[in-house]
Amino acid sequence: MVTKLFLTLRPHSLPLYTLYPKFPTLSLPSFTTTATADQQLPHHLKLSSYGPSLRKGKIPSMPLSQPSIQNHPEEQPPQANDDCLLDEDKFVRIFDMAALRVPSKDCFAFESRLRGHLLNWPRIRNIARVPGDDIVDELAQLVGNHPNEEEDDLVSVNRRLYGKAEDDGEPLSPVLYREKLVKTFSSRGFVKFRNLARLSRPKRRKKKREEEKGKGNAKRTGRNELAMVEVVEDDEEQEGKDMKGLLGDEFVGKKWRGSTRLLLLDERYANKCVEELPEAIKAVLKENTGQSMASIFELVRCKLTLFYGYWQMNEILEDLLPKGMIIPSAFETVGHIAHLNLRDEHIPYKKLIAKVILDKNKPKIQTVVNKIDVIHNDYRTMQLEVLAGNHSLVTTVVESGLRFQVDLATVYWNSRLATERQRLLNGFTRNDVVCDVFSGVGPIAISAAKIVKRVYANDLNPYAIDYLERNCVLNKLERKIKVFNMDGRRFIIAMFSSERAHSITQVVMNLPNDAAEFLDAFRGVLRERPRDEEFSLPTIHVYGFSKAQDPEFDFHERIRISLSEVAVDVEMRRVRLVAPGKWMLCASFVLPKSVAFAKPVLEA
Ligand SMILES: C[S@@+](CC[C@H](N)C(=O)[O-])C[C@H]1O[C@@H](n2cnc3c(N)ncnc32)[C@H](O)[C@@H]1O
Repeated sequence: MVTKLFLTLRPHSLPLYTLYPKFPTLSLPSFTTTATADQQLPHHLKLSSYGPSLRKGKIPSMPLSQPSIQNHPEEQPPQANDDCLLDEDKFVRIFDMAALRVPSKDCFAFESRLRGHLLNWPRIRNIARVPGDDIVDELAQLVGNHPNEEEDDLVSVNRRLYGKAEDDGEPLSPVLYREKLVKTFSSRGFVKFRNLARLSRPKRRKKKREEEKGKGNAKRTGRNELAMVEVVEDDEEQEGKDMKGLLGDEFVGKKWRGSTRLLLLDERYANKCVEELPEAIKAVLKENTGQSMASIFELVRCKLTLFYGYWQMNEILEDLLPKGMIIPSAFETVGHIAHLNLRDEHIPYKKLIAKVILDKNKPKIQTVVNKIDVIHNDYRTMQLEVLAGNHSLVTTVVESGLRFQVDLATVYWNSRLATERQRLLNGFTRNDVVCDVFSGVGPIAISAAKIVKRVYANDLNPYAIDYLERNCVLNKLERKIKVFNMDGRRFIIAMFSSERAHSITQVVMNLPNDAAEFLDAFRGVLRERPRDEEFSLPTIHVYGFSKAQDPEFDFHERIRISLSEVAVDVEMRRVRLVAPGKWMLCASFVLPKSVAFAKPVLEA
């Protein structure tokens, strides 16, 4: 039922009349609401919770052909990983709302003035559209927008043309009734039959827009639909119902109102009547009526339906997973791939979790994978299981304005090292020549090539080398980078025993587990050269992990053992904590002369 509020020009009184003091209980057209999601909640929670929640609102019961979802998911243990996947209908919630129907031209002004009393729910506009709330401006001007005047006009036209108006005599026979419709159309034209007006105006773009608006929803687009607002009408308002077959669903059958919008009121006013609204709202409406004779406001009862698309990822997962289970909300992204590291307890729900992550992060995320084993191969590639989305593990990552193609099935990539890479690159200048001993697909080598004179990049993994070469071309840096595919130790020896040795100023060794163990390759790399030759020794940046109490000391010791010398002036940095108590470190130091000219341990 609609409670109407006609405001007139009397400045300090509020001539409201309410047809009904409270909204009646109503049945809903598409769903019938049978259960309230918070029925099971303790009293204090019901009162304190504000805003949309899957634990509030009404859960619609589905048509008989579909399984009932009346119970709260908590009561039904979620299905583990069978292929039935997620039932999105379980996340539909219906909320009773009250709204003010206001003239569309004034809706923004009212929205800002009544903001504190409006719904203000995230991702829901306070101004809602419903079917038939718009008419074209020319028509509004033609007839004015006072409903009573309109009715009077129609009666007088009828009396003049036919000697009587609708209510003057017997009810019309179906034939006469139809004839009357035709005549009414002739006299009132598109004003009365807005559906026909739309059909008859073939301005294509406008028509398309109208159709979209005509859906009357906050946002509603197929499976991604978020929310829908519907006005709940009472039986007495259905007098035009029988005409809907002829004139379309949007025909309300009552007075023409002009273009209107709904202002969704704070959820606390959902079942309130006009008298119970706060004085502040009444004051704003009264004030406005003072300016415009034609202003008409209605307090209408509506229902707001929130769909699966509305809820955030953590809200869905919280509802879906057993009570008390940690919600897996964090994941790493590599291009279009979301990369999870699920705990054992999540494994039975891995496909459901992946589906929610995919749905809630589209279109950026197209594939969800889970790491199924710790990295223990030489190439540092991960064992991944595709849980949702497309099965392509080839993706493109953009880092610091550069593009890197990677195939997560065959090469290593870690987006979390982006900041560290940037820090390292900040220390390079255009006079540098860089050796990247474990370059992977080139995030350091290619980024360095933008800054420095020359880069020598190496990796043992032939797939990584393939992508490294592609990425050099992709970023138009192939002329500055020379690519090698060999073991890191041999690469170091080969580079420093060649003529290039003179020019190399920086060496990057990013193989965290055991890069330090490759430092022995530097022993004696310059032994063939005269000791008094002018030679600037390169700075080595070597990465490692340590779980020790004093990680810096521990890492320093490993470097000393590998070099068989104590490196002096070592700049040691903690890069990040990779696991509780386990640090990733970076040690930077100039290659000691005594090491470079020492007796070699390996021959190239
Ligand atoms: C941790 S990844 C680092 C890659 C790159 N620096 C990055 O940040 O993405 C280590 C790389 O070293 C390569 N690698 C492993 N053992 C190697 C070896 N003995 N010699 C050369 N490269 C090796 C792996 O194939 C892998 O690409």
